[in-house]
Amino acid sequence: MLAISDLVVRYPKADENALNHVNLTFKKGEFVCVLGKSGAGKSTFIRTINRLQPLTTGNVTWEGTNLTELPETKMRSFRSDMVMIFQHFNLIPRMTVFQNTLTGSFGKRPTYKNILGLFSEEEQRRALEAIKEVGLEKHANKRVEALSGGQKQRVGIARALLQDPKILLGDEPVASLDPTTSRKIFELLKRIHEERELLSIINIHDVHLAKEFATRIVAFRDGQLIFDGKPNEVDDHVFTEVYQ
Ligand SMILES: Nc1ncnc2c1ncn2[C@@H]1O[C@H](COP(=O)(O)OP(=O)(O)OP(=O)(O)O)[C@@H](O)[C@H]1O
Repeated sequence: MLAISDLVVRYPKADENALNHVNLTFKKGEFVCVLGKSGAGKSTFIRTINRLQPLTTGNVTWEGTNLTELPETKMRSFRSDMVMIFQHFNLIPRMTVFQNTLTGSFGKRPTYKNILGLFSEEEQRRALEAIKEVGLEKHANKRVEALSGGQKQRVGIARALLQDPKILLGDEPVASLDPTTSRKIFELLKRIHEERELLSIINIHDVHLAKEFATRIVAFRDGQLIFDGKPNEVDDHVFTEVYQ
């Protein structure tokens, strides 16, 4: 279980809180889409969960361990339970699909092996398996810079799979993609989510996609949690509340 309690984030020099006393609890198996207009706090929320963004006050507890109290050294093993996929993919453009995917195992290996690029046969086998799982087997040896946006996001997902996560975080992973490709990426995410019994929490601007794929929707406005419910409860009234 992931529990977020009384979470406040205020950026340095900001006059207002980016997130204001947010309380939420998520369970394994939930596919959560996070809605809100630009600046509502979605990205801050996702990034605070894995401590890419420090919180100001409040607690994030994962399977009984309060992550806010953990020193950075101990955070490493907990952080490997969580993976993040990004709007701009965060890949290394001149490296191949295979090489980018292998970097997903970095968090679990000694630094010298990462620097020297030493990967065991088992790690290489797992990378190829992940590449297959996202449907990129024909492109494994292509440089990432030669791929389409949708293919790049598939590499981002393959890299995430290598980490063997329990929580999948998405910071607008389809915001740079066309509607058809966005849908395909969501189908892939949902399939992986179900097969691996993950907790997935994904920011998205497309309300239709969110309603179609999510099992639960939460929405922010001006840093406040203003909706937490089932996709079919997102009616015109809620839509107006979120986006007005
Ligand atoms: N690094 C930062 N420094 C200062 N203020 C920030 C920073 N990042 C975000 N903010 C502010 O915090 C608030 C929430 O921003 P956030 O990026 O979380 O919103 P969002 O809902 O993800 O928006 P978008 O959909 O445009 O990505 C906004 O008022 C924003 O201006």
